[in-house]
Amino acid sequence: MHSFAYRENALFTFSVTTLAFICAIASFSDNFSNQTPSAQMEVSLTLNITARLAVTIYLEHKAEEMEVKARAPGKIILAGEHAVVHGSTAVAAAIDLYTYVTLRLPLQSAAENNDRLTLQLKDLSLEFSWSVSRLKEVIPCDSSTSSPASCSGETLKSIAVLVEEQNIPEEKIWLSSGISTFLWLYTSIRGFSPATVIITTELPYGSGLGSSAAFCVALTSALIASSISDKTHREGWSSLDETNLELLNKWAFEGEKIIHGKPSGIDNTVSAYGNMIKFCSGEITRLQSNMPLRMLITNTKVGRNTKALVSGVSERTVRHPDAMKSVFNAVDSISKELAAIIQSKDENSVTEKEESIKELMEINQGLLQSMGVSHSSIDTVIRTTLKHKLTSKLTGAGGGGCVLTLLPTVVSGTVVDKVVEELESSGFQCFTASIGGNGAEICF
Ligand SMILES: Nc1ncnc2c1ncn2[C@@H]1O[C@H](COP(=O)(O)OP(=O)(O)OP(=O)(O)O)[C@@H](O)[C@H]1O
Ligand SMILES: C[C@@](O)(CCO)CC(=O)[O-]
Ligand SMILES: [Mg+2]
Repeated sequence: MHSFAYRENALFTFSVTTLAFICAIASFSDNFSNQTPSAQMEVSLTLNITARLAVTIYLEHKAEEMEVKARAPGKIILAGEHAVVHGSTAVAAAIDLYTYVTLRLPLQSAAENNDRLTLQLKDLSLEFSWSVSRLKEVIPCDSSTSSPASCSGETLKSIAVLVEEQNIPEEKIWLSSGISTFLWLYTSIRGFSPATVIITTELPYGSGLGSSAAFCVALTSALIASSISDKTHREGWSSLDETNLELLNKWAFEGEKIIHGKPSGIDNTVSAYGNMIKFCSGEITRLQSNMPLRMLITNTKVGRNTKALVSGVSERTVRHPDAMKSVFNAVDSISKELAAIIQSKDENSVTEKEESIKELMEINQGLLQSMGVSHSSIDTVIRTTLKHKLTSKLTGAGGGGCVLTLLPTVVSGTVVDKVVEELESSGFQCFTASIGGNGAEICF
């Protein structure tokens, strides 16, 4: 339906431009040779520009496809990971590293000759493709629904068959859950229709910066945007309205369930809404930071899997419910205190606030250790930064992945350079990212 609207628009613009082009030739041709050289030049230029415009629009129309782009940011968790899955408060912020999705949908006539759904993971030089008829044959039809629903175990099994058929290289087998999620979200939101979906990302995969959530949010943003009726071309990125944000966040959460098993929803929520949020049992409070917050991010490059780490904490909780309850309560208090400090407008100097944040990060890291989600590589980062009186904690699911180091305002560039040099000489990768930026955005 919307594809038609796009085609009619293109045809209308094409006709008007062609008409203008013909009128221009008719009115100028008779007396063209009587004009001064500069007037002749002006006429030629006008004709040239009009002709180029007409050809561009014609080619766009000939392309017979509609393109929608979306992007969604990764995140850092300042306090509360894992405990948030068990009902504690957590604080997270979007970072300016994004996952990008380009969705290309063939228009009606081209769709008749193109029967495939293709997924391109550009950074990994991988392409997966299914015929729409094969998807229809394997995925139960009731999976296509207009409101977000969970993927049933039966549907997930059917999707796994389609993923297996793609013969993913063994060393990239960790992508399977992402590809299953892609098939589930695509067929649930757009049904069984052909398309090419191109994905690129600035986020390291499986490293605690929310690559899975950014993937789910960017994909659902593009899918939802493709059915928005107003596709007027706008320059640059624009955000979605509240209703669509809420809808895409619910879909992305369903996607995260396939990748994480039991997500709290904090990662997809901060990726969808951006900025900084306090999150507890699905309740979101947007935070307004009243102090500068600089963090160094160190990727230990130790691969791990959020699903396994989350289920490890749940198993420990089953074995020691009372002890773990106290741990989760302590984390809840840390996150609430941290949110209050960040938002506080009182006279306390930035240095005092930074001292408190430092201590809270230290206690939080200790509690994460007691949940069993730290790693020797994380300990190495903590020890290295502590030599320079800097405090670090893991971010995301832990078990390797990324570590945050608070960079107080008084810390000089020379110290930061020294720390980075030391960390990188141990084989880690350091970077800084701007904290608290935009959430999901689309572009037509
Ligand atoms: N751009 C992407 N394309 C396809 N799949 C992706 C993409 N990004 C993430 N994934 C999927 O998500 C998985 C990684 O998710 P996981 O939750 O383990 O790590 P993370 O989200 O980076 O870290 P955390 O959850 O701790 O923030 C990958 O193994 C892959 O299946
Ligand atoms: C480990 C965890 O708390 C954060 C992962 O970024 C899992 C979740 O909340 O879904
Ligand atoms: Mg994840």
